[in-house]
Amino acid sequence: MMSDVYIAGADMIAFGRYPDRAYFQLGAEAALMALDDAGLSIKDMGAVYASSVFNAQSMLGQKMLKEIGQTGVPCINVSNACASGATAVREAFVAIKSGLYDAVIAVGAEQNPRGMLGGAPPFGPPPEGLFGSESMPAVFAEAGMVHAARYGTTVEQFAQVAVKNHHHATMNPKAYYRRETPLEEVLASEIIAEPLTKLMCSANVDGAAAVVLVSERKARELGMGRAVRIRASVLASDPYEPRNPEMFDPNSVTRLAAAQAYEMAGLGPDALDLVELHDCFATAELLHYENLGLCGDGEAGRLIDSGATALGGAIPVNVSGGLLSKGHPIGATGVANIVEIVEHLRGQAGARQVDGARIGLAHVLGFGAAAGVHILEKA
Ligand SMILES: CC(=O)SCCNC(=O)CCNC(=O)[C@H](O)C(C)(C)COP(=O)(O)OP(=O)(O)OC[C@H]1O[C@@H](n2cnc3c(N)ncnc32)[C@H](O)[C@@H]1OP(=O)(O)O
Repeated sequence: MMSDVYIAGADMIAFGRYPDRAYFQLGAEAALMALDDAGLSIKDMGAVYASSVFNAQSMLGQKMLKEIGQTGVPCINVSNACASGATAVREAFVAIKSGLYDAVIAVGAEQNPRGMLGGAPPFGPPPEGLFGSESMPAVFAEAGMVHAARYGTTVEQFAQVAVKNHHHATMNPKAYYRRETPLEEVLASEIIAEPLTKLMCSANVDGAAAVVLVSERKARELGMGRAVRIRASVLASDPYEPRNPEMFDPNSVTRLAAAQAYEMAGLGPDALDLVELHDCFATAELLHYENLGLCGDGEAGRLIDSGATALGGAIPVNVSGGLLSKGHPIGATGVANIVEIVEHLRGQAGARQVDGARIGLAHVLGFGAAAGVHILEKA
């Protein structure tokens, strides 16, 4: 029988600007933190899965091991746009599930470029038929406009995502932007791509995060007290569909991944206590409420208005501050979203703790396209 897979260690460095340090040094620090959290050493790891996008050609895993101990184990470097971190964790999950290893580590690390991304590798140009735009803000602005045209979603409802997530970030010492941004400030900040203002765009920061995955046998040996079970680990690419620009939904890959994840976990969105989803832009968060089944199609605007997705609401979303305020170091983001869920399931999230959290979902979307969904449960 295949083993269940558990997270025994999880941690991340504070997201920010690290001009004097290399991406692999950031990754090494996060890896040591997660190993320490698990009570294990790099010598216990059967394999290393390392995720990066802008540093993807440069053997992140091997360079990281030079910092913390070269043990000769397989080192798998992955790059899958903004879903890279989830891809590393999913490959680590498959390795434990297969019975090949008892313990492995997945690490994401990135030093992001500054300014607007897109139109050049690794993002663009977009695959033929996807919108007409090459910049990431424009792509997600257009997706928001399509939603607004179909369902009457307002600019204020999109902006409220930024207000909420910046508020959450004030309670997260590892988030980069930790100050309140009232609605008027969000709406008044520089227009990047209508309806997105600067404060509705994810922050380009550096960062690293890591998780240690173990078999059930190893989890029992370490003690189940702090273990988190991975009930679903799913990665999807775009399903084929004839492209119709007016009907095009850039996030359909998330729907596919979510459906598979709910099936694997044997539960539905109603069972979730919290969600960390890919709010690369404020518009994206509302679209993903619907893509992940947190509400019906066209209801996302009303969901944010209701306060349900704020801390203290029925289904808190992006309590970490999200990519909008915690930051979006691309290759690290998918791992960091999982680290956030683990902290809540263990009751270690401090002021932003979601009370009584037992089941959480972490999601990322890589434009172009890949989506990763992990459903985690307190063991
Ligand atoms: C599928 C996907 O994930 S695609 C997403 C991939 N990622 C992206 O596309 C990145 C999106 N973000 C951007 O393109 C850029 O951040 C932009 C264009 C919005 C802004 O870029 P710039 O004009 O260079 O802004 P810059 O980063 O210098 O910030 C200027 C100031 O604005 C403020 N600011 C910028 N973004 C934010 C934010 N999200 N929250 C709070 N304050 C912010 C800060 O005060 C910042 O100063 P600081 O850097 O000293 O902290």
